[in-house]
This record gives sequence, structure tokens and C-alpha cells, in this order.
Amino acid sequence: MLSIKNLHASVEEKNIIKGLNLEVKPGEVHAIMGPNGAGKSTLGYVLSGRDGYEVSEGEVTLNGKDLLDLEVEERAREGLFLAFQYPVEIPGVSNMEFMKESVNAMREQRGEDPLTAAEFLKKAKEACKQVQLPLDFLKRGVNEGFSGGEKKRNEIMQMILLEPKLCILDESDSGLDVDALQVVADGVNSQRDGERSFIVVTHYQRLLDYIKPDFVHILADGKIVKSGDASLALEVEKSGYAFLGKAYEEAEA
Ligand SMILES: Nc1ncnc2c1ncn2[C@@H]1O[C@H](COP(=O)(O)OP(=O)(O)OP(=O)(O)O)[C@@H](O)[C@H]1O
Repeated sequence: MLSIKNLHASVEEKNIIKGLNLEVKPGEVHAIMGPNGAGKSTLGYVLSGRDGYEVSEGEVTLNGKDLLDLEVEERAREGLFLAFQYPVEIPGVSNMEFMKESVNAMREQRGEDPLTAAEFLKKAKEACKQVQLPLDFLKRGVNEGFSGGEKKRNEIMQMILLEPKLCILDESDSGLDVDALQVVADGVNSQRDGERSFIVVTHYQRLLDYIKPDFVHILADGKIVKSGDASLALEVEKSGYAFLGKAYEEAEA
């Protein structure tokens, strides 16, 4: 699904991703943890093609295609979805219109007929219900005035509607109350179908109690310095990143 080899990337001429390798197979869930400022969000931005992020070295393929060669919208059409750590407000653009255009663009890419307004509304209502967002959120501007938790639920609603192949969730659990955490996790789990893959960036092991990862990686100073199974997240929860001292020195060497 996704193959990242020796990725180096910078923003504002500052090197942030420094030789990162990651392989994600169809249906897998990879959790990425790591200290603040390690480059976790940057990785999501680089993969999604955000302006201002320069790749100086390395290769990234998505389903065999050179991802770095594609424009940002082409990456989305190829099935890459990024749920932002800080979802962006688009005042004046209705959530519903925004999603209808996006969903039909994805359907076109998959060779499917566009949804009519009524068909889309039905799906959008179901998705709203799934993430427990009141229906009037469809009429509001994208994320406009939404609370932090509502924005995160809206991101998951978008993911459900877009049916991407690879979902990158950047701290989708931050700022959520306990019930909202369960709603977001249920939304993600409902989309696990053995084919769709997930990269879940989180600081907290508790999210991984709900979204069971196949692999956990520790990203520090721009590269993955340790990988393991779900027990690695428990280790981080218990002892923090003190162990990185040794692991990081080994990775540097
Ligand atoms: N536009 C920018 N100009 C300069 N430095 C930047 C810019 N964007 C990001 N950085 C720096 O890149 C580093 C990595 O940032 P990033 O947001 O990827 O970290 P993170 O691992 O997601 O951290 P957190 O866990 O705190 O969210 C940080 O030191 C950050 O200050």
C-alpha cells in the first residue's frame, strides 16, 4: 500500500524528516508515537503534498505509484486521506457542498457514477449519525466555529464518506472527551475492512485500546527509531521516552 524509503524532508529550510522508512501493507494499522516536535505531523503533510514541504531525498510509493510525483489533489484521488491535528476552517463553504464535490471526485476516480443530491444526503446523514454530529453540521461552513471535538468528529465523518485507501489520522484523539474518543475510535474501526490501511499518530496509549494497531513505531528526530507491536505503546505509557536515549544513539550510528 505505502512504501517510504529513506525519506528526507524540510520546511523553511529546516530538516525535519531525516531518513524515514516505513512499509504499510493493505489492511494494516500502524500507530506512530514520539516526542513533541519529532516530525509526526510533518510526515503527514509531506505525504499529502502540502505546500512548503520539500523532499530532498528518498522514495514514496502508494499502490506502486510514485506519490512524490503527484499533485496534492491527485494524491487524494489516489486514496490518501489526512485527518488534521488542527482541522482547517473554511468559512462560507458548506460542509455538505464541500463533501459532495469531494465524494463525487473520488467516485469519478474509482469509475463510479456521481451521487445525486438525494443519494449523497442519505449517506451524509448516516455518517453524521455514526460520529454523533447533529445534522445541522452539514449546513454549517466547514469546521466554522466547531468545537475542537466536533472538528475531530467531522474529520472522521469525511473519512467515512470519502472511502480512502490510506488514512493518516494525526492526533484524532487530542482534546476529545471520553465519549467522543469512543465515537472516533468506533468510526475508524467501522472502516477497517482488511484492505484500507491506517497510520494513527497519537501521544496516548489509550486510543490504541480502542483502535488496535498491528504495529507501533516511535518517531524521534525525524526517523523511526523503534518498532514493535501494541506492547510498545504500553512501554511508552509506563516509562516515557527515556529508553530512546539508547535506541536513538543506535539509530544514529
Ligand atoms: N514552518 C515551519 N518552520 C520552521 N519549523 C517548523 C515549521 N513547521 C514545523 N516546524 C518544526 O518541525 C518540527 C516537527 O514538527 P511536527 O509538527 O512535525 O512535530 P510533531 O512530532 O507532530 O509534534 P507534536 O507531537 O508536538 O504535535 C518542530 O520542531 C517544528 O517546530
